Amino acid sequence: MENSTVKYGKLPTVRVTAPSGAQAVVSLYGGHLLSWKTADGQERLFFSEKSALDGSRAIRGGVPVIFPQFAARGTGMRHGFARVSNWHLTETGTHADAAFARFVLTDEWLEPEVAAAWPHKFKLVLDVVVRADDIRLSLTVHNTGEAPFEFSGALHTYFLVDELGKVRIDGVQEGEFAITDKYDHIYFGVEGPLALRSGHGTLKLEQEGFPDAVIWNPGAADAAALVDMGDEEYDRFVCIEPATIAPRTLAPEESWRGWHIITAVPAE
Ligand SMILES: O=P(O)(O)OC[C@H]1O[C@H](O)[C@H](O)[C@@H](O)[C@@H]1O
Repeated sequence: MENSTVKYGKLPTVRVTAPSGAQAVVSLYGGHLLSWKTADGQERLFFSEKSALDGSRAIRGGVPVIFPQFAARGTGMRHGFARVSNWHLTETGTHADAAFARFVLTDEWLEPEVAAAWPHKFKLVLDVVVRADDIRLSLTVHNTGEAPFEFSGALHTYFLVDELGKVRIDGVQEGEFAITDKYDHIYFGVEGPLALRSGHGTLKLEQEGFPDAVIWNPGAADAAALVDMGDEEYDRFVCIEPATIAPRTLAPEESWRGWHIITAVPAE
């Protein structure tokens, strides 16, 4: 099936469709995966009904790319500038059973004030590969300058669930657990794979390159305070985010790459 360019609100996006019908929609603003449907037509990602869709602020839902700073752990923009910058599509196509697309962000395309605040030469590459029951996201960071820089990064994945109280997460240090209210925890050095069980079935979450995983849900009170999230929406997602939290130094011409591979596990 053809890959195509579509609009999501005012955001230009790219839709890739695998021969099985599985689909991903990626916004150029943020290099941000907005929707992922497996071949059975099931949407797997949460997207807030109150999310901005005009590029005026970060998108709430899907998979924000976090770079070069995680949350407020640094002096720069919260969660970095990648999620609020305009990326370019450089490749798209289908190959055998997969559809793929490549998105790139370099320092040359940053808003001047953003580039001034983080004056390093870099190239970020986000690869998205969709097959019937899985999606592979990879984030590559290249240092294209002549001086080293430090960064943190994450793929801040918002998984759609039917009811937070029924969610079970497995694979981090504490074994299987449930989330009943606000939850915000960084697991350093996860071994993986993780599993997310909800009324929408089980997803296997594998990560490579990213040493850490962040698990987040704002709970009812914090969700109500977020302008871009409906009061009840906290009940419909959990974020499980492969991350590299401790600042990582990249020398000139060096690259780092992290993967997130998400697979829908068939019901037994
Ligand atoms: O509201 P945002 O800037 O998108 O951040 C959303 C969340 O991201 C991460 O999961 C952090 O661990 C949380 O502390 C944070 O609240």
